[in-house]
Amino acid sequence: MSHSAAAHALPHPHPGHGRGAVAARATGLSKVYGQGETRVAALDAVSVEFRRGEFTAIMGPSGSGKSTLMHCMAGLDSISSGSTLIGDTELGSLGDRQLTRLRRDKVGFVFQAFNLLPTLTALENITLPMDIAGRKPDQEWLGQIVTTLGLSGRLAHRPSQLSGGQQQRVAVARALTSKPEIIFADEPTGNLDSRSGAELLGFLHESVRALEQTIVMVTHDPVAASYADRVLFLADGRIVDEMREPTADAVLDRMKAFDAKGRTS
Ligand SMILES: Nc1ncnc2c1ncn2[C@@H]1O[C@H](COP(=O)(O)OP(=O)(O)OP(=O)(O)O)[C@@H](O)[C@H]1O
Repeated sequence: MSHSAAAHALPHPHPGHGRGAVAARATGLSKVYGQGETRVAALDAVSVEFRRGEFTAIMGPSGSGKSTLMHCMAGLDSISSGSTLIGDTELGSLGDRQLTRLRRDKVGFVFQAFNLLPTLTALENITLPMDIAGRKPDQEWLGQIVTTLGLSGRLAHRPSQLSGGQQQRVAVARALTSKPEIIFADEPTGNLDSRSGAELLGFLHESVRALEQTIVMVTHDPVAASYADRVLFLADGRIVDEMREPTADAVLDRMKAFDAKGRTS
């Protein structure tokens, strides 16, 4: 079956919220750590939208605010001013318990460490968050994810019986299974060799394309960024540039230009 046919055969994960709707948004988002001499403005009035069915890479020098932006958008860190939205929900309006529920139901996470439980099989790891939430995974959707991620023959394996790339794909499947509004990935290929990394990025790209997922990925790697639909460049807590349909060379050139500017200013 072609990829587009696969996408059409499945019900949309968020009926009434098609590709292009806003999955997450920050408006005038600022984040300040510390005070007085230790004060750091990690984010300075950032406004950005992440649209459904779009794969965004966030790049920028060390300390530019990439992780902070992701953590604030995902409701993992408080914000100093501005507002953040996941789907239709303003994060600032939620209490702790509601925020925990929103993260569980609407946000998927993929980190550099796979965070799989060693005693559970791949399938059990994939469905664990939904089991904890007392929800039943949609079997058709689960089947589509497992096929897309090439995990069909590995579901009964424990993490120790899987390669690093396969473990990371299990982590991606786990993030996709609850049909989150948005998936945040922090250097998801950081621990993988280049072939497994390329494979994983291909699968992320495919989940956006065929499964209409929304992915925001922090990376330092121009090749990884080239799998995204757009790249946002952060510097000193601000979005300073955006590139659509990036190639690794174009991303690298843009980063070099920033470095050169940094040295002369
Ligand atoms: N918990 C914290 N307390 C104080 N300062 C912090 C904290 N977390 C981050 N910062 C500061 O905020 C700024 C942005 O950090 P952040 O981790 O978002 O950058 P980054 O772009 O993700 O960096 P890297 O590429 O090195 O991971 C940095 O100056 C950092 O030192």
